Amino acid sequence: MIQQFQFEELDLKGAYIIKPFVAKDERGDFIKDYSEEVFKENGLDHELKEVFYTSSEKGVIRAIHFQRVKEQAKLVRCLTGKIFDVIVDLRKTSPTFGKWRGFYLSGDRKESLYVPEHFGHGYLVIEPSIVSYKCSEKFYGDLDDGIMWNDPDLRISWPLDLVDNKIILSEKDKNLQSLGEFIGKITTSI
Ligand SMILES: Cc1cn([C@H]2C[C@H](O)[C@@H](COP(=O)(O)OP(=O)(O)O[C@H]3O[C@@H](C)C(=O)[C@@H](O)[C@H]3O)O2)c(=O)[nH]c1=O
Repeated sequence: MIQQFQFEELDLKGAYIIKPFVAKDERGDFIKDYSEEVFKENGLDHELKEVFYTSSEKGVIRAIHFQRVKEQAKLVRCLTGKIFDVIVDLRKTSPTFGKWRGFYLSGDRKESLYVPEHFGHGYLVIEPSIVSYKCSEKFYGDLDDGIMWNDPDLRISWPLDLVDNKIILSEKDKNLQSLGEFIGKITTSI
């Protein structure tokens, strides 16, 4: 069985759910989740600068992160386990500015989420998971930024019942700004 790449653009323009190429046979799966050429054919000029992985326990929330100035587009895939992945449109001129969308990503479904530049990104870990990121810009620690996971304006409906309401946050993520504070600091024209 062969499944070709499939790209579905979301209503937050520029963001996509992407089904990878999968060749399944009696040995298991062959999965290709990035091809510069195929991405270009589908309108995504995604230059690859860094790839990294996180492993997380059930209940971990990695909050709504982004990188200022040196904006990073990210192709995010849950390799094993299951997560509830959230993107937030932080482009102040966008009709969907300040809107969030959530998607279940899992090792079984194999889909990637394409997170464009000027978006926030975070997730809740439903089952112990390994998540991969293919980034269009390298990491700059001093430009690393984020918004609190439980922001009162964003009102993200995290499925906390699936983790028995027990969450694990980094010290950094316990002290992030609100969306309102972030908006007060926006200087870009995008
Ligand atoms: C993200 C990142 C972190 N680091 C370092 C900084 C720190 O010492 C350690 C852990 O970093 P953090 O606590 O920021 O990791 P984490 O909270 O997992 O941050 C990630 O969250 C998700 C939601 C994203 O979208 C990612 O882009 C990234 O922001 O790794 C790098 O060296 N390179 C990187 O690209």
